[in-house]
This record gives sequence, C-alpha cells and structure tokens, in this order.
Amino acid sequence: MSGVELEGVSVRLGDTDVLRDVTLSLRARTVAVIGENGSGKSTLARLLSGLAVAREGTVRVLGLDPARQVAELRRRVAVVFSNPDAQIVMPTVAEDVAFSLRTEKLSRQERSERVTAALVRFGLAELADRSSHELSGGQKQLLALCGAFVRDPELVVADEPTAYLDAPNARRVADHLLEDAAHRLVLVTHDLALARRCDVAVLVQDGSVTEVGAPDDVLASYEASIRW
Ligand SMILES: Nc1ncnc2c1ncn2[C@@H]1O[C@H](COP(=O)(O)OP(=O)(O)OP(=O)(O)O)[C@@H](O)[C@H]1O
Repeated sequence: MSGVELEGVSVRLGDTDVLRDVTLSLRARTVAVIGENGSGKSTLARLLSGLAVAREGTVRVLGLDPARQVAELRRRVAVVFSNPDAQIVMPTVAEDVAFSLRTEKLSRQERSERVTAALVRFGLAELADRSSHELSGGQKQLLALCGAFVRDPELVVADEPTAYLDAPNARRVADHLLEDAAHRLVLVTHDLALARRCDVAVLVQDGSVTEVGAPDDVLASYEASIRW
C-alpha cells in the first residue's frame, strides 16, 4: 500500500513560500514530523489532508491526489488538529461522533454500536449525552479523536493532538495513535519522546525537509541544530 509521496512540492501562503521543493516518500506506518515553530509542519499536514494546495509539484496520499480526489480522501484519511473546537459540530458528544459516520451506509444499530465502542475507547462513554461545547479543552480533543477514529481511517494525520491533554490522556491518545496497527499515522509534534516512538521521523526546517530517517538520528540532528 502506498503511503505519502511528494515530488518537488511547493506551497505558497500569502506572499511566502511556506514549503519549498519538498520531495518525500513515506512508507513507514508511523511518521513523526518535527521542527521549530513556523518551519512548515502544519502546512505539510494540511497539504496531506487536502486543506492546503501545492503551487508546484505532485502530492499523492494513499495513491490519491488530495486536491482532486477530495471525497475519497475524506473517506480514507482522518485529520486531527490541535484546536478541537474547529472539529466539533453537533450538540452532544454522542451525536458529534455519530456525525462522523453520516456518509457510511449503516443500520441504526450498527451506527449506535460503532459510536458506543469509540466513546468507550476514548474514555468518553460517561459523557455521551453531555453538551459537546461544554467539555473541557482536553475532553474536546478526545472527542475530536473519537470522531476521527470511529470511521476506521487508513491514515490519520494528527497535528499536535496531545497539546491540550493531561498526562494520562496524552498517554492514552498517544497509545491509540501509535499502537493501533489498523491505520498509518503522520504525527506533527513538539513532543520529542512521542516522536521517538514513531518508525520514522521527518525534520522540517524553514520550509524544507532536511532529514528523513530513524527517529534517534533525526532527533539528534534537530537537537544539534537548535540555537538556545
Ligand atoms: N494563512 C497563512 N498566510 C500566510 N502565511 C502563513 C499562513 N499560515 C501559516 N503561515 C506561515 O507559514 C509558516 C509555516 O507555518 P506552519 O503553521 O506550517 O508552521 P509549523 O511548523 O506548524 O509551526 P508551529 O510549530 O508553530 O505550529 C509560518 O511562517 C507561518 O507564519
């Protein structure tokens, strides 16, 4: 199965080339994307999710062109960003998770079972009937993850998914993302311990991908490059 293939990709936002001439072939199941603030990591995640468009070059995600095959991409790729408010749309927790299944042909019972299993998996079962907009920041992030995972995606693109979470929930989410072999993962993170748990790491510096390889090696280069 193909993963992520970028060839000579540039992305311009406003009058800035935020990504420049990025060529990347990712086949590993779990990939960490690391680098300094403003280096272009989120733009890379948005590119893979079809939310940013390449000005030049070719992008393939699971063999799909994110700019053209949007519906297929939405079906197979789940996206989790650090701000969960942007992803919560329905009044209650259970309704919000069910909303993620709206395009799947399921009986009422199948839908309900899938929602319940996902809520249990993310520790949200007791909050099922709560107002989704009254949750804490961390609970909202768990809900956003729940909505992403209930669709059984082939690839999860996650941008700082543990940013709002306390230590136990961060651990729980990291374990779901990293240890569930059912999906591939591209994980943008500043948490270097988390990056170390991935199969491969990608270092982004000033709009370019400067290193791809074993996390220990890439993290060593990153740490050596930081000017304190
Ligand atoms: N909509 C936009 N218009 C113009 N410039 C933008 C836009 N969005 C981001 N940028 C710029 O693009 C660059 C890369 O931003 P990006 O969010 O991809 O970085 P990042 O590596 O994810 O940073 P962080 O670690 O702080 O989240 C930054 O200089 C940012 O100011």
